[in-house]
Amino acid sequence: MVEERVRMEERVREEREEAEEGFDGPWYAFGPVKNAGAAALILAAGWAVERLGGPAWLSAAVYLVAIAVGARYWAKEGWEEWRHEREIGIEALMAFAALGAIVLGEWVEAGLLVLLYSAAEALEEYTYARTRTAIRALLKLVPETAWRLRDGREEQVPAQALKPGDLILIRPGERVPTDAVVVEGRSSLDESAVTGESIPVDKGPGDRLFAGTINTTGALTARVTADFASNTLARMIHLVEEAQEVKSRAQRWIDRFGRRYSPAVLAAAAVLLVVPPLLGQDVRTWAHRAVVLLVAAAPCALVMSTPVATAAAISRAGRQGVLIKGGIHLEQLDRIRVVAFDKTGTLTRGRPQVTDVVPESGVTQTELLALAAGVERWSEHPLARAVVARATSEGVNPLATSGFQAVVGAGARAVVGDEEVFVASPAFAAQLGTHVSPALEHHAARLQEQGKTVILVARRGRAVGLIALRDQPRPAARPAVAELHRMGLRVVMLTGDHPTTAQAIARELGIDEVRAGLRPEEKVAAVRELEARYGPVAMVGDGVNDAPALAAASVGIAMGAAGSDAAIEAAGVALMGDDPGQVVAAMKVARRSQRIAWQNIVFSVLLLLVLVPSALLGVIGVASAVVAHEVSELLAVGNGLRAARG
Ligand SMILES: Nc1ncnc2c1ncn2[C@@H]1O[C@H](COP(=O)(O)OP(=O)(O)OP(=O)(O)O)[C@@H](O)[C@H]1O
Ligand SMILES: [Cu+]
Repeated sequence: MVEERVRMEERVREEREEAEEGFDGPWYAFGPVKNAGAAALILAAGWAVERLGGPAWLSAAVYLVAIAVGARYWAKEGWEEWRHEREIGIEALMAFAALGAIVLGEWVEAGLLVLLYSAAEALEEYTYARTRTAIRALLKLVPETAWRLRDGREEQVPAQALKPGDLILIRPGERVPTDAVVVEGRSSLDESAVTGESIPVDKGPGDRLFAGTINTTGALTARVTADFASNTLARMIHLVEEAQEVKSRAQRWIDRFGRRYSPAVLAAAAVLLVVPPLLGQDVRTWAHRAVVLLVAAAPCALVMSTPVATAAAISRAGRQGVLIKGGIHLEQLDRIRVVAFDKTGTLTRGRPQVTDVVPESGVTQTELLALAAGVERWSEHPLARAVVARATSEGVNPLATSGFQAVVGAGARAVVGDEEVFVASPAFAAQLGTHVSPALEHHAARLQEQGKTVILVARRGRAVGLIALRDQPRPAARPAVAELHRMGLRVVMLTGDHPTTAQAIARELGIDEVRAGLRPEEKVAAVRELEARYGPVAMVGDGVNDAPALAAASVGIAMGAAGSDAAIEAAGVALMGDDPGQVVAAMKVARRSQRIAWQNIVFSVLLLLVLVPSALLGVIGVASAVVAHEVSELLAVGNGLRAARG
């Protein structure tokens, strides 16, 4: 029975705390703030009674009430901490200090201590809660109502009522109410709310729409794919809020330090109370100093050094379409020396197009395309789809094939009649001992120097021609690489493509180093090797094909993560959009937040180094210790908020 009650109480306590953490109302409605306000009024009343010459017992009684009210929130917290975790925290230090001041008859000091502490605490909790919920502002981007199509008629319904499978109409200028897939119509969408990219994206049938994005030019009919609570925007907000809970390493260290430090301060105060009087010193003087020490040595500012900066940075990044999944990743990003990019789909668009079809003598272009498309039509690879698309656009019928087999990172093969045909990288063809004419090899080398990917089509062990494809670099890639260089980072490209092709593209983008011809599992080894040589590596990829490489890096950054849970899962940082510039944004937010966190740590440690000796020497009193202490804490919080700007 008793146990059950305890558990119930604990649940209630946790729920209350959670409710507070999620606070997003105005400051004066925040519970602890109201409480501190009430305590201030009562304290003022006590002081008035004293000033107006009221009886001492009356002013003492009023002060006592003020102290009780002011201490309500935090004293309970301190007590719970002791009861459940046997921990002496800052609250315990403050409670003992207040008690000591009361015993010494320093009523005003005791009241001031409790009041300032609860006011600073309330302000800080409020700021922290607001920072953590700032990301919810994004939800306001989702319209309240939507146009649902039923039996050819349209009806206005609350956006919350939409279910997967519903058909909706989105007119130009309207926002998308929830995730959906376009069924009819074409338009340009401003997706900056989700991806942070300001350039509108053209969409047509089959393309995905995200909640909160703006339909700019044309009317769209779309089929809902996710209800309100589970759409991309809602999940993004949830992820950001979760991420803010993930502590950085510095924060964990501070927490551990605090657990040992606070009891030590309490012990030191006890020593001050006992030892000097035993040596014949004045009891009152040293009791007073013990009280001052409790306040002066409390590590409030230190404790607040990183959480606000971290939460503010993660929120800020989230609003730009960059999901940083916890303080630890901010810390890691700050340490990065190398940024490794996967080539296809990351630095390039990932939509290769056939540029050249070069048959061997005696073979026609049509025959070559028919053969290649016959193999590739079974494949999901972007190169394969480009080959099939080219055949289709030229009206070439793919040959009938059977027994398709994909060789990961190398090519594909199938059987035509009784002959084996394969379409593969030149490296793989060489491995198979394929005969390639010198003319064709020469041609291949020339195309590769232009940054084109060359694949060979071979039949019965002889190359019958080659197909060259080109994947356009993303326009934002070059400026992003330049910016990363300016930040002092090394930029590396990892790819399964041919070294010559890769080099040509790397040159175009200004990339320092290329690792080409890598099979997917070799990318992991390449990341490890870069890490050993230069230091921590951030690996940027699509998060689907290269999940192992992302996991192997100090920080895995998945690009194009909107609508792909796997990509978000795989990485420490998920970029909702396809913009390599977001990597720069993530790095900048991380560096700024870490710089601010360290400023706070240094500042609060220096402050302790000044306040503690002052307390011991009796240079400061209770009131000045309290003021110095709380002001420094608020400075740390205010500084932390700057991580959301810049
Ligand atoms: N279906 C295929 N048809 C033709 N060639 C293929 C096929 N699959 C793989 N290849 C060859 O293998 C090479 C490496 O393929 P892989 O899928 O590992 O790299 P990628 O995804 O194209 O590039 P990146 O490593 O930059 O992401 C390709 O450049 C191509 O030459
Ligand atoms: Cu404090």
